[in-house]
Amino acid sequence: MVINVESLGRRFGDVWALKEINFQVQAGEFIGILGRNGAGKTTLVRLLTGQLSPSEGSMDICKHRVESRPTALRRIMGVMPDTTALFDGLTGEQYLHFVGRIHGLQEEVLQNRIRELGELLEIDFLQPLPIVDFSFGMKKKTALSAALLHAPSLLFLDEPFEGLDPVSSDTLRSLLESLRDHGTTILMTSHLLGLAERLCSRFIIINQGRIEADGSAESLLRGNETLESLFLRTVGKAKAGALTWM
Ligand SMILES: Nc1ncnc2c1ncn2[C@@H]1O[C@H](COP(=O)(O)OP(=O)(O)OP(=O)(O)O)[C@@H](O)[C@H]1O
Repeated sequence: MVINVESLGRRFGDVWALKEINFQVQAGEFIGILGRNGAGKTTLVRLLTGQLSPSEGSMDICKHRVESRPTALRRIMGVMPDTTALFDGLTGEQYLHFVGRIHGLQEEVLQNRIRELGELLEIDFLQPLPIVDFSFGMKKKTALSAALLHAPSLLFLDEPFEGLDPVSSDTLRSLLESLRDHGTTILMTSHLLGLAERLCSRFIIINQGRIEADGSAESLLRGNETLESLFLRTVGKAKAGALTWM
């Protein structure tokens, strides 16, 4: 077992963003964490990656308690956060270099990986442009590259497709398929249900801070149901989109 989460809860003030979260993840699973805006997906990723501490319950990754932030976990985990809070004053290459050195990568290996990531994602990390002047999609690609540099076996991706153009999005899909096929364990939040359906082996649907559904497509979908109809059935239907003054 790679991840074991028991009775996990996180409160902000009086509001529980997550409550009574229980699940286990086995090596090689590709889990889609789904839910409406504000459901608690990013909070879950931030908890599991040690960016937030829980209000209750426990989280273990590879038998390490996440809150103790062991170095062993930093080595095996790659994290692409939903925000693109990078070091704004650095160029892409300087930032990735910094991240790679933290992971102890040798200079030549690091240079080769930065070049290969740039070629695959079609972004020139070497250009003398500070990250603050990157487009949103460029920042996402930089964050993704930083998450992959040290070849992690466990990946957390928060809305990785958000802001990517259709070509880059398809490249990322293909890259994730390849990582999945090579046994990387992946937890990904996404609102793109078609992509999630294509990529993930299992879905965890969170609604108002609680897990409403957890299982494979085969175990959750009824008959010819799509992931989108399962999602709507689980968390509620859309409203008619009309405004009284227009
Ligand atoms: N630092 C914080 N302080 C107060 N409330 C917070 C904080 N972080 C998250 N929340 C609240 O926790 C709840 C879950 O937020 P979260 O960002 O996890 O949702 P999400 O499922 O990722 O949503 P989205 O799909 O819109 O990104 C929301 O009600 C949010 O307002």
